Amino acid sequence: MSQGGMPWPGERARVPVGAAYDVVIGHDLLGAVGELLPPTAARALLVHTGRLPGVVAAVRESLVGKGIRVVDGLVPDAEAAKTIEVAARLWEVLGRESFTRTDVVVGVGGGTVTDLAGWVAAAWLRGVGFINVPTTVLAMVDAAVGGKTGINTAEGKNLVGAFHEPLGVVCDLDVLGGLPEVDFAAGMAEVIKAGFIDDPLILEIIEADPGAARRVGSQTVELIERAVAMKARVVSADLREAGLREILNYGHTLGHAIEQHAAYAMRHGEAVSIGMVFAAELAHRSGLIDDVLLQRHRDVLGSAGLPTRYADASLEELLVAMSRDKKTRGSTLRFVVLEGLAQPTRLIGPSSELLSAAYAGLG
Ligand SMILES: NC(=O)c1ccc[n+]([C@@H]2O[C@H](COP(=O)([O-])OP(=O)(O)OC[C@H]3O[C@@H](n4cnc5c(N)ncnc54)[C@H](O)[C@@H]3O)[C@@H](O)[C@H]2O)c1
Ligand SMILES: O=C(O)C(=O)C[C@@H](O)[C@H](O)[C@H](O)COP(=O)(O)O
Ligand SMILES: [Zn+2]
Repeated sequence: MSQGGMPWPGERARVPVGAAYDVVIGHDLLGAVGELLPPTAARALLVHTGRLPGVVAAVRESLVGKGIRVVDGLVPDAEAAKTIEVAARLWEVLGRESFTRTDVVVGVGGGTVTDLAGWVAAAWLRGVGFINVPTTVLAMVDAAVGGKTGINTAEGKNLVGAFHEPLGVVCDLDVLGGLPEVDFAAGMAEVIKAGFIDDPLILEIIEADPGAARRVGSQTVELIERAVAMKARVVSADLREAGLREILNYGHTLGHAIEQHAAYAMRHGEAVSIGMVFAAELAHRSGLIDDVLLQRHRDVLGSAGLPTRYADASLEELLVAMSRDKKTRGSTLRFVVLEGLAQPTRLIGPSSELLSAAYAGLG
């Protein structure tokens, strides 16, 4: 349920995701995470990597303060967390601790942790509540919001999962102070995505001050709020990706293939950055967008320090992974492309000549 009521101390923005829950953005918010617990909860599994002890301690204290038992679910860092083995270990813990349908899972970390924690909660007893405390820009603006949960398999990215909405999302901007610049920029790839598909003011903010896409500053809260608001609008209209939600996948068809090809050594946001330039090349070569909008992709993403080309694979190697993209129907690839700024559409079944030319166009 949307929390409504009085704003929390430190709250700078609150974005409702339909009537289901809110994304609260602000400072010094970790002590309020316990407010999101259902009154019936007796236990919480705290899923985290162990790399943010101060953040986790503050969340634990908030939960313990509500009189519940808190159990640690320590997981590997980054994409290594999103495996069936790690999920199974957490389900073992839930079983040993006799977690019931009124108990909850709390994910504290980047998008890999919130994707995993959400999936563990979605499948346990066929669905228990979970709370997201995202600690990267990417998780705040995208992964922790919208109810897509899941893990990878050897065959590809996010191939197993479920739509399962959180009870709430708490974005404490103070935790971003220690985020490496490369991870900050990787998160900004999804913010820039929001700019191209829906909210060009995001692009204007970054064009006026490219530093805003590289580190925490005076524009951070507005960029995060705008991206979250866009995602909230889209997922509350189409939670299960029947149509509209596909626009959030801009840049992901090639992006996910690159991540898998690179054995997850490349960050998600970096791969999506390359994927957006590829989608822009496809649109440009199909006569849907002009030179200016194509170049704008390279300029904005490049100014954030994000990659815009990939030289380590042939298109043929990447096509296998792209065939497993969730937007593919049968053997027909489907790409989200633009037919103008903030005008997303679909490119269905591009010819192999077009795909090759667009891939070569990446440079
Ligand atoms: N479910 C969705 O809708 C959705 C949307 C977008 C992305 N995703 C998924 O999110 C994942 C990427 O998320 P990510 O970019 O956050 O990666 P991540 O979770 O790997 O975090 C990136 C790195 O930042 C570190 N870190 C996290 N918080 C920190 C902090 N506050 N200070 C310092 N270091 C910190 C982590 O330990 C990790 O090494 C991918 O698996 C992607 O598929 C999911
Ligand atoms: O929320 C969505 O819908 C998205 O597509 C957001 C993406 O940024 C995100 O990376 C998502 O996990 C991709 O989903 P998938 O369905 O392609 O696995
Ligand atoms: Zn993404």
